[in-house]
Amino acid sequence: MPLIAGIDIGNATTEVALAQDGRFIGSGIVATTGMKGTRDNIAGVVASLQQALNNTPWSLQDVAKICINEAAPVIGDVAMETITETIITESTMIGHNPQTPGGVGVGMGTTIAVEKLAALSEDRFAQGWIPLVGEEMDFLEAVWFINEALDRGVNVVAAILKKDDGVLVNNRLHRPMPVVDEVTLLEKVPEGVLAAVEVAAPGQVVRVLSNPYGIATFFALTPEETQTIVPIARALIGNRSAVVLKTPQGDVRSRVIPAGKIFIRGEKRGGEADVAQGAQAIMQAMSACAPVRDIAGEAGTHAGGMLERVRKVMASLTGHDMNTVHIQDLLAVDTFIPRKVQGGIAGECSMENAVGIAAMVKADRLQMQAIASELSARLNTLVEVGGVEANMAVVGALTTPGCAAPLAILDLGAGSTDAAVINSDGVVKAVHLAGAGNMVSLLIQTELGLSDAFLAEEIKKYPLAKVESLFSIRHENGAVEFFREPLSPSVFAKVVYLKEGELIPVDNQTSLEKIRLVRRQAKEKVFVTNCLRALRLVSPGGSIRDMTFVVLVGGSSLDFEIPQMITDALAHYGVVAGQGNIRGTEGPRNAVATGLVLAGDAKK
Ligand SMILES: Nc1ncnc2c1ncn2[C@@H]1O[C@H](COP(=O)(O)OP(=O)(O)OP(=O)(O)O)[C@@H](O)[C@H]1O
Ligand SMILES: [Mg+2]
Repeated sequence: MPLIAGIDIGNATTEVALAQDGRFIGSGIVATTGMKGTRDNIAGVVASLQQALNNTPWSLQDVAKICINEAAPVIGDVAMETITETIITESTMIGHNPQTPGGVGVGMGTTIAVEKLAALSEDRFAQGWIPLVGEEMDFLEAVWFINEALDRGVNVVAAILKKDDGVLVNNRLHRPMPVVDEVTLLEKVPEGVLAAVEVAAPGQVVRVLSNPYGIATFFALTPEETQTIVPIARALIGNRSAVVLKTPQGDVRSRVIPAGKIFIRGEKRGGEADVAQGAQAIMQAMSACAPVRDIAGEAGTHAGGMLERVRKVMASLTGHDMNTVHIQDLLAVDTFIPRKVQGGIAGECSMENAVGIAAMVKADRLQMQAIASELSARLNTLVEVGGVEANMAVVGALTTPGCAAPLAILDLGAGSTDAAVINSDGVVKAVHLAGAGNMVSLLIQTELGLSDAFLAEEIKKYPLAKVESLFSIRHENGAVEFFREPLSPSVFAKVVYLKEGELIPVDNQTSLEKIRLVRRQAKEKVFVTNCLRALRLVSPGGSIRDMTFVVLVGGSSLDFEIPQMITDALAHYGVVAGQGNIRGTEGPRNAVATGLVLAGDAKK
C-alpha cells in the first residue's frame, strides 16, 4: 500500500493529490504558509497532507514518497508607482464628496466670515457674498445671520460650512443656494477672495467647476492661467460638490515624479523602459528581450527601490546573497491610485496615474531542495523536488475527461500565470509569467481606494447587485429578483455582492457600475494580457493560431467571468478554451499536484 503524494506549494494555496498504487484516493487544500518557496511553507504542506489523509484509513507515516513543485514566488505586486501627483501649494480648491451638501447650483462671490455680513455697507450688498461658517457656530445661528442679510438685500449666493450641517442650513434659508459642508480645514479658506461654489443635484456630479473653461469663465482667466488650473478641474471630476478659490499666490500643478527606468537583461539582448511611459512601453521592452534573465531598476528611483525590495525580501527569506536573486519576469499594468491632493482643504483626493508591477523571482532549486530535506526529516519519508509547475500542470490537465495531447494549458494562479504545450510526442514547452489573481485584487483595492484587501478579494469573486426596495434587488446584468421576506434594512439602497445566496453590503460610496468596470478591467488587464503573452511564448511557431485547444486550470479559472474573457479573447485566434476537470472530479483545481504524482509514479 505505498502512498505517494504530490504537493503544489502555490503563492496562495498548497494543494495535495494523494494516490495509492496508481489510484487517486484523496486531495487537500490549505492556504500557503509564508512566502512561496521558503521554509515557512512546511507547516502548510503538513496541514494540507493531513487534510488529504483525513478521508482515508492512512496516516502521515504511511506516505512513502512526496513530490513537491519547483516553486517560483511572485512578489512585489504591492508596489505601485505613482507617476503623476497634484500639488496645491496655496489653498485654491475644495473638492470633496460630503455626504450631505445642501442646495443645488453654482454661486460666485467673495468669501466673508458669516458674522461680518451684518457689518457690510449698503453699496457692497449687490456683489455676491459667500459666508464661511466655523465649527463654533450653531447651524441655527448661522441660518439667522444669512437670512437676516438676505432680508436686508445682501446678495448671499452660497455658503461654506465646517461641520456637516449643509442640509439643515439649506432647508431653513429664505433663498435656495449651494451649501458645501464638511470642509475640515475651513480656517485655511481666506476671507475676501473670489470663490465659486457648486453643488450638484443628488445622483449628479459637478459640471461647471470640473471644466477648466468653466472655471476660466467665472474668474475671467487668461489662456496661461487656464493652463494652470487644469489639475484643479481634473481633481474635481466626479465630485458632488466643489469650491474653487482664487488666491493670487495659488500655485497648482501636476508634476511628473521621476519614476525611474527598468533595465532588462535578456538571454540574447538587453533593453530598458521608462516607468513614466506606462505599462505598454515596459511590456514591449520585456517582449523584445525574451527570454529574460534578470531585471533591475534605476538606482535612487521608485522603480529601482521596488525591484530591489523584491530582491531583498527574497534574499532575507532564503538566506542568500541579494546578487544571486534574479527577477525572471514582470507584469506592468496601468492603473490609478487615489492620492491625497497636497494642499487640499477638505482631504481631497485626486486619481493619479500609476503603474502596478508584479515581479517573479526565479525558482531556486537549491532552496527547494532544502525545503525537501527538512520535510523529509520531519516526516521521515522520501521527498523529491518533482518538477516545474507548468509541466506538471499539463500532465495533471490531461486527466480531464476528453483531453489528449497535443494540448495547451493555462494555469491561472494567485501569483503567476503559467502556460504549457504538449505535442503528440509528449514533449512539453512551458513558461511561467508574473501576475495573476493577487494582482487583480490589488488593482481593485487601489482603484476603488479600499482599505481592506479582503473586501477587494470578495469584490473580485462575486457578482454585484443593487438593493432597490425591501423586496427586490437588481443584479448587475439588469435582471430584477424579488423576495418573499423583506430584506435586512442594513442592505437597503446599498450596492451588495452576492456570496453564496447572501447579500453583503459594500460600504463604499462608489456606484455599482464603477465597481463593475474596475473589476472587469482589472481582470482583463492581468489575465487577458498574460494569457496571450504566455501562449505566444509556448506556441511552437510563435503564433497563438498554431494551437487548437486550451485547458484552463488553477484557482482563478474558478472565477465567474475570467474564463469567458479568455475564451472570447482566444476566439479571435480560432482557439477553443475551456475549464479543465482534473481527474474528472476536481474541477480546474489540483492540476499541478496531480501531475506531480503521475510524474513521480512514472519515475519509479
Ligand atoms: N471562486 C473563485 N473565483 C475567483 N477567483 C478565485 C476563486 N477561488 C480562488 N480564486 C483565486 O485563485 C487564486 C488562487 O489560485 P491557485 O490556488 O491556483 O494559486 P496558487 O497555485 O496558490 O498560486 P501560484 O500558482 O501563482 O503560485 C487566488 O488569487 C484566488 O483569489
Ligand atoms: Mg499554482
